[in-house]
Amino acid sequence: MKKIRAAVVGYGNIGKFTLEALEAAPDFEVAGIVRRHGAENKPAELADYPVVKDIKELKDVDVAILATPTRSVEAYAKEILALGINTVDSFDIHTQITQLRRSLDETAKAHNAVSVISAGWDPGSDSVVRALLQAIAPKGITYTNFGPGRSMGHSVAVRAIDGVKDALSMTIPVGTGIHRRMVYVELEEGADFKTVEAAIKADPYFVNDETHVIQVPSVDDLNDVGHGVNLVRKGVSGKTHNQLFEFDMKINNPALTAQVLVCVARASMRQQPGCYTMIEIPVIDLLEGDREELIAHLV
Ligand SMILES: NC(=O)C1=CN([C@@H]2O[C@H](COP(=O)(O)OP(=O)(O)OC[C@H]3O[C@@H](n4cnc5c(N)ncnc54)[C@H](OP(=O)(O)O)[C@@H]3O)[C@@H](O)[C@H]2O)C=CC1
Ligand SMILES: N[C@@H](CCCC(=O)C(=O)O)C(=O)O
Repeated sequence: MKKIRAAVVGYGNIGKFTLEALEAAPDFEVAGIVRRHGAENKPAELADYPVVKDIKELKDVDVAILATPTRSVEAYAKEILALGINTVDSFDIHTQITQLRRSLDETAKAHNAVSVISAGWDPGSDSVVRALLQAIAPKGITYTNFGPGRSMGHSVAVRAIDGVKDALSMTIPVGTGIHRRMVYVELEEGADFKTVEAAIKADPYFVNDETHVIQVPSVDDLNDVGHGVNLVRKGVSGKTHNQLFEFDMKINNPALTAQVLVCVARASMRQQPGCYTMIEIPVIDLLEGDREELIAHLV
């Protein structure tokens, strides 16, 4: 069977684990890696792959896995969808997802392509769990409690602030879906801590949470990409109260995000043109293998 040819766009934390997940997937082949500086300083593990500045330099790409900062996703997706290539991403600014979906839906349909957005673990696989629990207990409350662990999205947002050399944003659960942000920053020489602290606290990623910013000499000395979630729903099935569900996981954040991106890249090949979030995609489309065998095994 013809393999799905995937390109990885952006080779940071998620990009590196995406390449590994593609190499481990039997139905994919790596078309190449797209980097801002192309093949300059090519890491040893990319020796066998084309590394280019522009996706147009790669051959026969079916799907582009966007492993770029969330705030760059829309621009990359629009450019790549316009070439008729599917895109998937893990865009994680929850309040802007419907807006991104509308925008990419138009581009995807205009170019006969598919885009799957917000497909990491949250938003992403947790969204599917939340949807399922709401279906089986339509009345009730779901609490999504993260961590403690490193939020990649929050850390990326801080790294983009002027004067920040490196950053680690730890998410600390304080209960009932409320989180405290502990942000460790390593500053460029001459940067003013108070200015950086104010910019972090004003960023939409942080503005609604209790946020503490701490200057450290080396972020690398603190870094741990472990994370996790405890997702609880208590609600009502039919007219019966007190149904209690719990989903719990402790994970390597970039490895899980990358694996979700790869399964969603597979699913993108099976959808009609347009833009989708994960809750809109049949779960079976995420899986590799014969449909009847999957049904026999999983149902
Ligand atoms: N939904 C979810 O569950 C999750 C979502 N995420 C999302 O993944 C995103 C990426 O995280 P992570 O891999 O840690 O980020 P990194 O900063 O490590 O990697 C991003 C890469 O994108 C490329 N890039 C392209 N444009 C830019 C730009 N303007 N500024 C900086 N880099 C750029 C760079 O690669 P190169 O130099 O090769 O061009 C860079 O290394 C996060 O923003 C986060 O929102 C992460 C985890 C979970
Ligand atoms: N989008 C997150 C993954 C979910 C956890 C989270 O949102 C958080 O720690 O705030 C990330 O970028 O790591």
